[in-house]
Amino acid sequence: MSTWTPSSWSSKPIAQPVEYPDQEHLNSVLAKINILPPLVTPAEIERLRHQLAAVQRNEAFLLHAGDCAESFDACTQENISAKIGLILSFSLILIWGAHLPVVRIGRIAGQYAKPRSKPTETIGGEQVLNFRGDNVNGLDPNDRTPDPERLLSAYFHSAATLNYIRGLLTSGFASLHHPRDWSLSHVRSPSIRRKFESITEGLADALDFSRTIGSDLGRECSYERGGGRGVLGQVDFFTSHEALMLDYEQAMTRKFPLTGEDVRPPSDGFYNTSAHFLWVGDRTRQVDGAHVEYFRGIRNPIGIKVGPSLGCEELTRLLDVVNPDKEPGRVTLITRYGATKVRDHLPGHIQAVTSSGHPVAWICDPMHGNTVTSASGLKTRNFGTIIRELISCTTIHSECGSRLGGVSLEFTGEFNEAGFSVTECLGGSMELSEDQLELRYHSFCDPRLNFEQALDVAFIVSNYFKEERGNARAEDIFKGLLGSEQK
Ligand SMILES: O=C[C@H](O)[C@H](O)COP(=O)(O)O
Ligand SMILES: C=C(OP(=O)(O)O)C(=O)O
Ligand SMILES: [Mn+2]
Repeated sequence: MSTWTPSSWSSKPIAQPVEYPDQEHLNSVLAKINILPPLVTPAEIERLRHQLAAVQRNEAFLLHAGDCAESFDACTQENISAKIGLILSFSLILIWGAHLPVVRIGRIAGQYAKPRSKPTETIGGEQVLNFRGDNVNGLDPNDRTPDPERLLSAYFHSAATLNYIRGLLTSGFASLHHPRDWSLSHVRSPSIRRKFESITEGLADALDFSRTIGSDLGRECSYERGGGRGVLGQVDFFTSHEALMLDYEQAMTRKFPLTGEDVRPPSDGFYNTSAHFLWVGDRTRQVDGAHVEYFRGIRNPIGIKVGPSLGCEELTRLLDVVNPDKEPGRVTLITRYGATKVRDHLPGHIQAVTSSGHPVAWICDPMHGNTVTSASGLKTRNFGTIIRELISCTTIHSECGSRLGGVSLEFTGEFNEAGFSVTECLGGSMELSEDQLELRYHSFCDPRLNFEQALDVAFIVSNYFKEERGNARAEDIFKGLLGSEQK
């Protein structure tokens, strides 16, 4: 295989390209980004690798969640704390049911660029470039020309977001003594509130709880290897985005000595310092393409979106390219087939990966294969369909001697000033109907679960794990759970 450099991707064919009218302008922006400080550190990145290796050994569960597309305007105190609050609440519910530590990775602090099904769309009879995310162009149809300054703005919005997240987490926001700070006060459903309160009230009595939550993946080893954080904070939180804009990712890629006590002899590695975890999308994961070339050289743990169009042999070739040494914690496969297609593809993919001997974490994204258009023309997803893909995934994994290691969700904890959450997905315990979709549809790209719907999912998954600990069979557990939850 040819030599990898942070720019070797540029000689390969690239999917979902963005064409800038002024290349010199782009280059000067990239040169500036290249000298700005890292947003995350190699030690944090290595720490996540170790935690994801624990997910692969079924000793932890991964929650990957956040917006489909972040926007610069939504970079506010309220939005950030609402998002982190929802992720913390969700993970607390999972920990309670699964008695496992939860590794939290937000789609946050950099999730700005979007791949699209089509490069253009027609608005008011005019053909315009599609919106590709705030770091590329504007949602306003008159602002669709890609502007390199947006990449710089993305860096600073990511930095501001991450700074506030770090501040929140090191000043007690994640404290289990005040879980109500995570904004549950807005939740109208008495049943969700009751269920959440019974978990938080029971916490003090849960004898093995403190051993399993947050940072306690092993106190006896170093910070990078997943050990305790001491005074640095109470829970770990990692950031992620789809590494779509390779010019930006290259500018944020820096060479550092490899960290950790097991690195002998000392050597260097290339870290993408824009986020802890990067994933390659279902539209850009071509084995011989530019994105995979970029991904194969970075040290960060990576995600690969796996959809129905990926063949079994292609999947194992991809794994050989991005993880030739079969290193634990390096690859997370995020499956997103759609509820009606998961049974056609997942068993073959599991079989292929198992025979290849590649260590992976299997994560279910029940969102991206289940997008439909409502009668009024809005992109939406049905809660029941989302749960069906999750159930099928869990069941198929247990049939194939494998195990679901986590979930990847698009959700938001945002509330408006009157305390109402968004209305983008149908169903859930609040029974959101088609005619309510237009009330508060704020997503710039895909429909997200709102606060209540996200907690509905958390309770279903958590209760599943609780029953499973009693040795019930996957399918039977869900049959019992769904009566009241699935709408
Ligand atoms: O988030 C995923 C994709 O960017 C999104 O589903 C594409 O949406 P589109 O089909 O509207 O282009
Ligand atoms: C673009 C996305 O997903 P996929 O690549 O799986 O379509 C996404 O996760 O927002
Ligand atoms: Mn999406």
